[in-house]
Amino acid sequence: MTNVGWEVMTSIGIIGSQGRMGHALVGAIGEQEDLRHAGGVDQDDDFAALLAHSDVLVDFSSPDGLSQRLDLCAEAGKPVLVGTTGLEPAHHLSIDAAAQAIAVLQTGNTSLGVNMLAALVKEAATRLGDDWDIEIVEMHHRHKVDAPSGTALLLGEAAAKGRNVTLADQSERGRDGQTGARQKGAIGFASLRGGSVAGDHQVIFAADEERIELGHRAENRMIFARGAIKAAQWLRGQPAGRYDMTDMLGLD
Ligand SMILES: NC(=O)C1=CN([C@@H]2O[C@H](COP(=O)(O)OP(=O)(O)OC[C@H]3O[C@@H](n4cnc5c(N)ncnc54)[C@H](OP(=O)(O)O)[C@@H]3O)[C@@H](O)[C@H]2O)C=CC1
Ligand SMILES: O=C(O)C1=N[C@H](C(=O)O)C[C@H](O)C1
Repeated sequence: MTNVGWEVMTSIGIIGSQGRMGHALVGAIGEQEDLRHAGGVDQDDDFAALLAHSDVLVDFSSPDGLSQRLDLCAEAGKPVLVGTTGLEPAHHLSIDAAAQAIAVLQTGNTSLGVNMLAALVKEAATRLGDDWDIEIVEMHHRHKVDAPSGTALLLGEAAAKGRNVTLADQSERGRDGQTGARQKGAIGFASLRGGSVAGDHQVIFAADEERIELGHRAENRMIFARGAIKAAQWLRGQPAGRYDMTDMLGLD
């Protein structure tokens, strides 16, 4: 730890450093005097060396190898923010296990705007009840490899929490062909891909003869990068445990 004037310097290591988010993160780190870019890794790079030079890690890469990276962070006692999406239940179990030893923040979206939207969605779902059908529509750039987006799932979880139900029991995904009628209480997902869209999300509450639409549009990746850096700085001071952006932002 180094002191910069009155500020404490934090060294941030980037997993997925040559990717779209990796580049945005380097830009966001450069905006703050109390941050240092400890370096980065991509596939097949030396993660142990990066761990040694970092106070906190941020992972925007791929679910492949995430469980091993979490084990290594836990062994080294280094907190980690997991922004990577497309996670399976086994990845969430690995996050829970690592969170016994270190602080881990996992989120499908690090922007303030999306997390505020999630709070609004939860509130609306609580008040409206299941006569209002919930559909979540997302659009992303042509390179995105996972669907629904991590953000769409985060918003679905917020809606499910508002209704006091489990998302896995209620979600309707990938409709195609003779799907049958919509189930009452379902939370539906639709994914669009194309162009360079940084991330658009819309949550539609549809009742008979009226609709409420709540949404967020990301204009570029710096909103994710700045949110991630702020959360990483916060995470460094937290005890072992599993966190999300609402803990950092005090939104819940
Ligand atoms: N939570 C949030 O707010 C946000 C989350 N994301 C998520 O972040 C992830 C990355 O997005 P994006 O930057 O657009 O993707 P890119 O494909 O542009 O970049 C991914 C990077 O990760 C590297 N990588 C892949 N596998 C591994 C691995 N096993 N270990 C280390 N590095 C690896 C790749 O390197 P190589 O070329 O060597 O494979 C590449 O440089 C996605 O899951 C995306 O959904 C994105 C934006 C915001
Ligand atoms: O892959 C992306 O680009 C993004 N991924 C995250 C997601 O899956 O929701 C966050 C953001 O929407 C951009």
